[in-house]
Amino acid sequence: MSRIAYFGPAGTFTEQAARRLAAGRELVPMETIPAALTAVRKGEAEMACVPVENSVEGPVTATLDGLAEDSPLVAVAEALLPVHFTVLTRPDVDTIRTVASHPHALAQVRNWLERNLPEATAVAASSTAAAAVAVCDGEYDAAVTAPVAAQTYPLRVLAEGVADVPDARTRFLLLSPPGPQPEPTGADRTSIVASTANRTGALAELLTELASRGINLTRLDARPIKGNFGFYRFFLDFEGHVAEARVGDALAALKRRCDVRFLGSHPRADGVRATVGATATDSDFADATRWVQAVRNGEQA
Ligand SMILES: O=C(O)C(=O)C[C@]1(C(=O)O)C=C[C@@H](O)C=C1
Repeated sequence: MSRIAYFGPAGTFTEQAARRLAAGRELVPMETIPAALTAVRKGEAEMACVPVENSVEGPVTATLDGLAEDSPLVAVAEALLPVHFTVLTRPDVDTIRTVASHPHALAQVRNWLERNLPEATAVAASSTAAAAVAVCDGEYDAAVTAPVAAQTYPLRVLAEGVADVPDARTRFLLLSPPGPQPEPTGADRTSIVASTANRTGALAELLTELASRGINLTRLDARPIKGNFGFYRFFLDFEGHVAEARVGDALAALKRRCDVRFLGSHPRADGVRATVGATATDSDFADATRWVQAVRNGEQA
């Protein structure tokens, strides 16, 4: 059976996403996001499931940095999970002095903690489930976890449905080594990382290549190129599939301008169909290509 590495341990939100994206496969928990990616790069797992962005806290930087460096991986599927938390403690604890969780989770319950556990010190853990393990081990008094962790660990539920922002969501990717792309569906997302020269207008030029081909951007993040202060990589997600003419044409234009790493084209979890700019459909591109060929052949009408 194929192995899917996921950002664990058992009981993370990522485990739930992996169950949805890779049902029936063997799920292997990894302590960190880089470890999950490395398992795929070393051939120890076929694919990896990791979080990529949260609607409150934004990008999961370990995932972005891990995708920009080392051998390429591509996203073949995504899942979008609603995020509300359960606060767990040991049955023997009566005063909560420390509360641990993943930094993304702590940021999403900051107001709740101020109101309900004002005396408690928040401590960063490697994941929500790692915080639950640390509470079991007596390291901390409480953990902010995924609801499923209440079934995974022998802890007492202090609060449920905790979220400062209602309707918060996290998006997760299923990543594999480069290979055949999932078929286009009309509701796809393409992701790239682009490293431009540091000069006036370089980013604007990249964005114009997309805009002028009628491509709608869905995310733009910048991450520093480590060891080179002031230099950045840009992570771009946009609507459409590499198999579509406007996307292929835009990627070729970007490649001429800068260093581009393709991070995959896959169906969107929310099923939102791509808005295709006027004159940017596949048949518009095919007509234009035929016309150029006719000109070259001296056949222009
Ligand atoms: O720690 C977990 O449970 C995770 O799956 C990670 C993660 C994240 O990186 O954003 C996933 C969803 C929540 O937003 C909080 C934490």
